Amino acid sequence: MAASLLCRRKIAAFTISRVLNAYNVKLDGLHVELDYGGSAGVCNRNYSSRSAAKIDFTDLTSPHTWYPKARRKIRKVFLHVGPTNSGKTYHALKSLQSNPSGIYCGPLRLLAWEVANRLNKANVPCDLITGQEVETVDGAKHKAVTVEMADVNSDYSCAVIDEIQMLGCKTRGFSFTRALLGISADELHLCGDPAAVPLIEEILKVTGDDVKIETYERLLPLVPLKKPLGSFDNIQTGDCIVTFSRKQIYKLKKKIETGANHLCSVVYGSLPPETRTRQGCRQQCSMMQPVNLMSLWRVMQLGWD
Ligand SMILES: Nc1ncnc2c1ncn2[C@@H]1O[C@H](COP(=O)(O)OP(=O)(O)OP(=O)(O)O)[C@@H](O)[C@H]1O
Repeated sequence: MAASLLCRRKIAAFTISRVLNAYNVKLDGLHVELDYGGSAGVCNRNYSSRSAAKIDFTDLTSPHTWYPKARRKIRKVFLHVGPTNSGKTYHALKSLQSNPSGIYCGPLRLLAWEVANRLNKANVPCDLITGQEVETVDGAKHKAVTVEMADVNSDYSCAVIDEIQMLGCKTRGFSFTRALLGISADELHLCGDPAAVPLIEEILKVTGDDVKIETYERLLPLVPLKKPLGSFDNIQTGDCIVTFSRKQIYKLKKKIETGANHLCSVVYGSLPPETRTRQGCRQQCSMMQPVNLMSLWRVMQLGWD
């Protein structure tokens, strides 16, 4: 007999546990997903008839055991670490693309959208699944998702978790941990900051996975200017200006287009991915809010009032 239960509250899980234990219920393949009020799928547990007799749903001390599908494999974990724009994701995506099935998990809808787009363009059908949309493609065996939507119930030959250092994020870290422990893939590629290596190694000690660290260096150096830019007159084609509010972005765009006589694209978080890509492609002079700078743009030190 197989059953699937989704418990919305801890108390519900606890009650079910007591009822099952009291009646000594034996269920083969019982699948329980606990949800503590946030996104669905905080953890999964599968129980065989032998273990179902005594289940303590409130024991959260061994999270790696919540994902039996992933634990059945010795995953080959590649930890791609290095500075930004050093090609970590590029190499991980190459593996994703060349594997018969796979999943990409990123922190942003834009990143998931870009990966889905890239794979579909390369004739690798890829679904896009984010909190806002589900776009399925006929015959897709690949998925690009935001990390909260990571699928821990299927088998993949390859998986990529981007910006893995977000494990340490107070609000979203649990989704990265869930993906790290729970994705069942033969190859798991983790891309991120070297500072996260000790924590990831510690977490993966209990899973028995085979971990390999690949270190990257930037192909092009990032060189700060020796003195402040000083004036908008000194802006050159291809420069990127970072500021921290949408209002400021549009104020600067106007200033640059009138004063410095450049065509200026804008990029910020709430622009739809398609628009962001179109704006980015203009590559004349751009202002962006996110910290991710594309290597072809020169980073400037700007003083503004
Ligand atoms: N070997 C390569 N050949 C061609 N393009 C590359 C190569 N390595 C990186 N790139 C390109 O450089 C850009 C930055 O690479 P990538 O996104 O992989 O960097 P990253 O280290 O993952 O950066 P971040 O830490 O910001 O995520 C991308 O547009 C990528 O396609």
